[in-house]
Amino acid sequence: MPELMGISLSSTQTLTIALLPLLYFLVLPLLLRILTPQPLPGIPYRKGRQFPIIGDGLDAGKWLTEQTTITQWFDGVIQAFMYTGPEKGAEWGVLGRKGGEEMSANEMMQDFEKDGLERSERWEGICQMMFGLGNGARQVLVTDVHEIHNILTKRTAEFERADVTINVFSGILPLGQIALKTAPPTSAWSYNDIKVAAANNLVKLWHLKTETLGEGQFFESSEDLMYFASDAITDIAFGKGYNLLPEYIQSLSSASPSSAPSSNQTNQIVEFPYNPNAMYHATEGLLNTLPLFSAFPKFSIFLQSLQPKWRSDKRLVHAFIYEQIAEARERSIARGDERAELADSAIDQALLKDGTVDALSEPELRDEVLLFLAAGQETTARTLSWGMKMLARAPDVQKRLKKELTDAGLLEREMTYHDLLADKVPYLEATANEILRLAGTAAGVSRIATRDTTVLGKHIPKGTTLYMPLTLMATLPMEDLAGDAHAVGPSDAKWRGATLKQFMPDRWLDDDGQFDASVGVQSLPFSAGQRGCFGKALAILELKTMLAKINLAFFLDSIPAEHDNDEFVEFVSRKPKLAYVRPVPW
Ligand code: HEM
Repeated sequence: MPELMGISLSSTQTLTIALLPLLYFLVLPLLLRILTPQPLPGIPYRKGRQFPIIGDGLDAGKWLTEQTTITQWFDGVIQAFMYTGPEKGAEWGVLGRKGGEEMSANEMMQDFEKDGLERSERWEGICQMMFGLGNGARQVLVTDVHEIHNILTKRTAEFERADVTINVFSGILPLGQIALKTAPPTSAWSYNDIKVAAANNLVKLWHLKTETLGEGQFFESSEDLMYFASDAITDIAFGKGYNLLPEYIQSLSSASPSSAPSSNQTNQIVEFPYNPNAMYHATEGLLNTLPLFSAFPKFSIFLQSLQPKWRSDKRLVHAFIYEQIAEARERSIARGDERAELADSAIDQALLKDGTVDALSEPELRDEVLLFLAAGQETTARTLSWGMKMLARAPDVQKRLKKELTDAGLLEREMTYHDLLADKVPYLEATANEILRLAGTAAGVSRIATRDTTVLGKHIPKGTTLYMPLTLMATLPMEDLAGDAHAVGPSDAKWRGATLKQFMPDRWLDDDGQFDASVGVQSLPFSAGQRGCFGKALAILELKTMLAKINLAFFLDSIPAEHDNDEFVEFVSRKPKLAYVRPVPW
């Protein structure tokens, strides 16, 4: 029997020892190479990817510990390559060091807030990062506006909904459109109705609140705007809102003087306690578990599904939706031939016998309607929260808007869908579009390559994920974003350089004061094309309705600087950390 250092070995042990060098020098490096994503040739990448297997993950993790968000990290990497060139860009953000100096993530990001930065001559509108295992972990980041329009609207056979998005939504709404690869549209829902009830309720609530505000006092607005968006979208989806604002108004009106909010001068922030109903809690409870920032979304949802609370929230929400579908079926039968004209909720419309949606099964219908809430509630509310901040900082915009709406006669009578069309109230349309441009509601969108192809002349293998930074694009000069000199933006000075970071509804108006959508090519808050936002028309209508109602009722007074900044937390959309309002009746 062979011996090693005096120990006798069996033949299996001898073989294992003989194979160890092979394992160490050949198999392990090969495995590591297969697992570590390899950069695509010709596309700049960060040196951070030198970490085996996790690639850029370690740096991104460090970045996140400073409480910035992963999409800001993406924006930072893009700007590093764009403004400092490939060599320095590759160094940027490597574990907090830049050019050998220690820097915090926030300090690094501030580099790009400066005006007058010069685009690197070698920026080609494209860079890449690598997160996780294998080449499937490669993310290519594209900023050229024309190429992005092409990818989203024309090259849909080559680029479809990315797995990263599907994995996030499939745990909660596996049959919802957002969790499906590109397929023929399943729905034929349309909106041309205006829902003013929820908007009127928010104005009523704020009137009640302002009555108790003392000099210089203000209150938090983002939850109120969530209740508005929730009431509006549930009304649109089911024809029956969650009724949060009416309940809130009722609870405030009936509050005894002792439980009313205090209005003492030392406390500027006034709180109005309210506990929304069980349906809202259950829906929020469920939607808040979307694994948006998880490295393993399916596993995260599996863990969630073991929680009794998650299961009971899901049961409650599903039961409510099935109940609404059953009621809608009864309404549909009762309406008979007239049903098309009378159907005004999404469920009602979905049940119409118009050939396309009739084929939806009950669970498909359930997930489509739940998707309304997942995609249409937080997005609308957060956009409005940003809108309140922008307006409070721009008194002239508020005054001009008030004049336009008053001249249109909307102070005297209830507004209709037609009153809010762009040609009737162009400044309102411009203000809504400007808020959408700057709110950064959706930081970016992803697509996956369905075949080997090229983007900006670079080879993109099948299975590569593309990320398009919508929010960043909306605030950088077109020529900086472009892959080459071909992409020039509108020649108008209002769409150039430093002004792009400012709130200027005027930029959307032509010389005759008419709204001109064609100028905002780099502003794609709803993405674009077949898989762009399904609720875009509805969302714009909701925003315009709410902005008009608030503006006609209140002047939004400015909030002291220490209670107003641009910091945000990110979930489905970017929510301002500080969202105080001080509405003052005109
Ligand atoms: C300000 C409000 C909103 C913003 C900024 C917004 C933005 C977006 C964005 C960026 C996408 C991704 C599109 C893509 O991957 O290319 C999307 C998808 C979607 N949105 Fe919205 N959205 C808003 C409101 C709404 C509303 C009110 C609804 C209500 C129905 C809605 C329903 C959807 C649906 C169903 C999808 C998935 C479409 C598909 O998979 O084909 N959104 N939205």
